[in-house]
Formats: sequence, structure tokens, C-alpha cells
Amino acid sequence: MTAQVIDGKAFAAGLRARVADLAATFEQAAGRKAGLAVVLVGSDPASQVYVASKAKQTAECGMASFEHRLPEDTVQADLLALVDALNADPAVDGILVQLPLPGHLDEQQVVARIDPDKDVDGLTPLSSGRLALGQPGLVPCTPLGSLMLLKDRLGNLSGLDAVVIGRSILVGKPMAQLLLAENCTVTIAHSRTRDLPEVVRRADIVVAAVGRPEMVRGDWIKPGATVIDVGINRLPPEAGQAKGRLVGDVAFAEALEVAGAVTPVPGGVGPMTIAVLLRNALVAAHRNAGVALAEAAL
Ligand SMILES: NC(=O)C1=CN([C@@H]2O[C@H](COP(=O)(O)OP(=O)(O)OC[C@H]3O[C@@H](n4cnc5c(N)ncnc54)[C@H](OP(=O)(O)O)[C@@H]3O)[C@@H](O)[C@H]2O)C=CC1
Ligand SMILES: Nc1nc(=O)c2c([nH]1)NC[C@@H]1CN(c3ccc(C(=O)N[C@@H](CCC(=O)O)C(=O)O)cc3)C=[N+]21
Repeated sequence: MTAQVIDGKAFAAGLRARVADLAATFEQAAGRKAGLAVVLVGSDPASQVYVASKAKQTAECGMASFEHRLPEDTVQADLLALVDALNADPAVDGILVQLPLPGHLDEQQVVARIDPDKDVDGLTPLSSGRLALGQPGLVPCTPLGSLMLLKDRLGNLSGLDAVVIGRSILVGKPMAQLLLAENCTVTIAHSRTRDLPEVVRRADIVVAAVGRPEMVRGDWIKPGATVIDVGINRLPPEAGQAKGRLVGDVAFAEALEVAGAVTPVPGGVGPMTIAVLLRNALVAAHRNAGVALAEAAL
């Protein structure tokens, strides 16, 4: 039996269509488009993939897209000044600062500077506190998109054993919070975890968010498990090609032989991240403009 390949691309297209409908209604009510600003410092490879897919889809959904690309050697004060300017700009409803930032910058300080009302990435202390407390707020895009795929496949997640590999503020930690809120028994694994294969073997749900190409092998996976592969890794180019292939953190062909369902890379979690980002931007726009939104329609 080969596993089901979860079609994140198709699921995301459905979500984007709903966002586009509501974005048009918003524009009529508010007299302006919802606006999303993206800040990219330097040249992180996964961030390059993200930016490339995102600007086009933002426009297609009827939202305004503002892109700010800053050089690798940008200093902290200049980045904070840009965040302040975007916080003050009434055309901007959502601000996304791409992570990781170059090592000389203080990521925590930059993220904390974002106006919580514009925090479409759900990363500020207020948003992450709300998530931990179970209060409504803006939820990080990749974890929320991954949860949507899991619920679509499994229905009720209550009582399932879930292992999240990775504990970043962007993916691992909020993913674990969402699974906990769905009543999963959650284990968070990381680089100091002893015997990771054995930990993963217990899991009905595996979420891999590590950034190591094809690290999770087929024989780590419990038969029938649902595997969500968050990793976006660019392999070195093969002879005659300009760009290397994109692969995830899971050995996809091996996982297909054992799992119940697996997300592919590309075409899995990546498109969901963008669709949820647009959704979050639209939710923020309604709140910022004081226009009511039936969130259930999303
Ligand atoms: N598809 C999408 O939409 C998105 C994809 N990504 C991709 O997901 C991946 C993870 O991103 P992100 O969370 O930001 O990455 P980070 O680098 O911030 O975090 C990686 C995590 O993996 C852990 N880790 C590293 N090596 C190992 C190992 N050998 N065994 C177990 N755990 C390990 C680290 O542990 P420790 O904490 O101990 O260092 C850390 O917690 C990347 O490939 C990124 O490009 C990210 C966001 C969105
Ligand atoms: N603050 C912040 N928030 C993020 O959400 C964030 C970030 N920083 N830094 C970089 C990572 C990476 N990331 C991706 C999202 C979508 C695709 C995506 O759409 N991928 C397509 C690839 C399309 C192609 O082949 O080019 C797919 O997987 O199908 C990729 C990568 C978000 N990230």
C-alpha cells in the first residue's frame, strides 16, 4: 500500500479563492485594498522561494503587496526604523519579516517591534502568548496551514500521539501548541533529543520542521502515520541545471511505502503557508479598518 499524497497545492487554492472573494468585499467596504508588507534581509534560500511565490499570489487575491529587500549587512537600527514606518503606514495591514535574519541582527527585538495588530505571522510576544493561553489571535501561518491539512485528512485529532521535530518560534513551538489545543499528546523533539528514530516511531502524526534534507527515514515512521513535511531545502544543482531540486526534511519515496499520508515538497505545506498568510492579512485588515468579517467563511 502506498500512502496518500496530501495535495496542499489544491487545498491552498481553495482557501485563496475564499480569501479573494472576501478581499473584494473588503475593498468595497473600506475603500482601499488590504495591504501586506514583506521584509527580506539578505538571501536565505528558503526565504527566496517564499518571496517568489508570494508577491504574485497576493496580487491575485486582490491585495496590495509591498516588498522591502534589504542587504545582508543591514544594521539593527535601520531595520527597526523600517518596521516603525510600516507600523505607522495606514495602507499596511500586515507585516512579515522573513526569518532567519542574518546572524548579526537581534531577531527577538525586531519581531517584538511589529505592531501586534499587524502581526500576520503570529510571532510577537502578544500573539504567541494568546496562542499559549488559548485566546483568539493571529496564528503562525505554517503551523495553522499544517493543522488544516491534518484535520482535513484525520478529522478529530483528539488522543493521537504527535511528534513535532523542531522547536523554532516560527514553526515547531506554535505547531506543538496547536496540536495540544486539539488534544493530541505532543512530543517536541530537537537537536538534543536522544534516539530520534525511536521517538518518531511512536507517532500517529509527525511534523518535520528541521531544515535537513530527507533526514526522516521511512523506517522511523509508524505504519499508517500522517506525515507533514515542512522542510524547504534546496539541493546543490545537478550537472547542466541552474538550480538544485527542492526537497523536504522527510525521505519522501521511503515515507510513501510506510505512512498513511504524506505531504510532498513542493506542493504540500509551502502553498498552505502563503494561503494562510493572505487569510491572516485579510483578518487583520478587517480589524484595522473596523469592518466586520464573518471569519467562519474562511
Ligand atoms: N513550508 C513552509 O512554509 C516553511 C518551511 N520552513 C522550512 O522548515 C524548516 C525548519 O524551519 P525553522 O523552524 O524556521 O528552522 P530553525 O533552523 O529555526 O529550527 C530548526 C529546528 O530543528 C532542530 N534540529 C536541527 N537539527 C536537528 C537534528 N539533527 N535532529 C533533530 N532536530 C534538529 C533544531 O533544534 P535546536 O533547537 O536544538 O537547535 C531546531 O529546533 C526549514 O527547512 C525551513 O526552510 C520554514 C517555514 C515555513
Ligand atoms: N517570518 C517568516 N515566516 C515564514 O512563513 C517564513 C519565513 N519567515 N522565512 C522563510 C520560510 C520559508 N517559507 C516558505 C513558504 C512557502 C513556500 C512555498 O510556497 N513553496 C512552494 C515551492 C514553489 C517552488 O517550487 O518554487 C511549495 O512548497 O510548493 C516556501 C517557503 C516561509 N517562511
